[in-house]
Amino acid sequence: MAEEIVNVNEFEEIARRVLPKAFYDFIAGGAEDKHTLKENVEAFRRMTIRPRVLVDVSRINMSTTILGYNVSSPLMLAPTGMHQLAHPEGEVATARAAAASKVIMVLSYMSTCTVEEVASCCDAIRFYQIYIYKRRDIATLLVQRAESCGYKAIVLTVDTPRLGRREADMKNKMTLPQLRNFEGLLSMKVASDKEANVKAFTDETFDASLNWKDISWLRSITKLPILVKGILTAEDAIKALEASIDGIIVSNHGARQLDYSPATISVLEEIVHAVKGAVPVFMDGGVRRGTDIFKALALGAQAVLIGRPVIYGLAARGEGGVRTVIEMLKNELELTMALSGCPAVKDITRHHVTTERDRLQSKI
Ligand SMILES: Cc1cc2nc3c(=O)[nH]c(=O)nc-3n(C[C@H](O)[C@H](O)[C@H](O)COP(=O)(O)O)c2cc1C
Ligand SMILES: CCCCC(=O)C(=O)O
Repeated sequence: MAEEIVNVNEFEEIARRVLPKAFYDFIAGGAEDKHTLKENVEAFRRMTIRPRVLVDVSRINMSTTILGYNVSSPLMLAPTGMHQLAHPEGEVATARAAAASKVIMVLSYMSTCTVEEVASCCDAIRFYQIYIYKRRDIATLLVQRAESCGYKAIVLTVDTPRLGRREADMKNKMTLPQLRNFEGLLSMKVASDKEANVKAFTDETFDASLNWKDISWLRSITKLPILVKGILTAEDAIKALEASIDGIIVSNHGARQLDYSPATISVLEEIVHAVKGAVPVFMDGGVRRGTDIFKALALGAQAVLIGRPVIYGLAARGEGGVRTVIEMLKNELELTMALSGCPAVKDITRHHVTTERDRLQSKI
């Protein structure tokens, strides 16, 4: 009989047992000292919830809209590369789980299944994440392919001019498979290395000259809304608004890029204040509980994105595992809303949480 799993964290241990070490380490890993990796989770724990009582919570409604699309709850699946490292069905299984749970999936530019396969396997609402390679023609082509098979938004990841230093991958000599989206366009093998070493490939291929001016180039190749993923400061949030982007994802890339960047939940509010409601703000990094989703919403996020737990669920139990991860987080959020006196997402306010900063300020 399958082991009873009661929260999403428990999928990690199963994933660790079933995956080759190099794959598990790649997924679980963070940059350098992994300070930010721990902080992404710990910073949520330093926040508390201020529950309100004697509110009618006999019905809880978690549904919301994201860029105008109706979804069952304020959570999305973060773009994470190479789902076939976790399970042979890869992103197709993940998309089917997203469709079953009526949440949005963001497909990674580094996906193992093609944009067309993921589009045709089910009716999930899908966004498409992109990196910009020096070969810009590849982004142009992939964005057109995604647009023509019904992806609803482009998520431009802006925190990866080069790859962060992930020491486990160096030790394991982690290599990339040939990604089928790029077949005939680009080889994953790099000139400097006989193998498709993750860091060597990224540093050779990604365009480190990408800058704010390039957003207008991206605009010129797509009609889809553009979200920028990887904003951690109010200054950059304002720049993103000046570049007329359609949404911001506060993210430190799951702590895989710049170590000692702040925990995302700790900078969310600064960015929400800078954006002043002009565009939706989303966040990811360290979301492992329904209470975490509640806290992010209370600080002004419209929804959160879930990274590693989805891949662990996929590794452990395929499509059903991803569905379980989503449903567990939804159930926990629903309970949190009931116990905090918030029958609907719009009822979750800044008054429902206490942050570390609130506590420090109250001592002054
Ligand atoms: C294995 C793995 C692969 C990832 N690949 C991508 C990617 O291709 N593009 C991207 O924008 N972010 C990528 N990310 C970052 C996630 O989108 C997200 O920001 C992060 O995982 C959120 O943190 P969490 O894992 O703590 O939920 C990846 C993260 C992981 C763990
Ligand atoms: C080569 C990049 C892989 C995907 C990615 O963005 C990540 O691992 O964080």
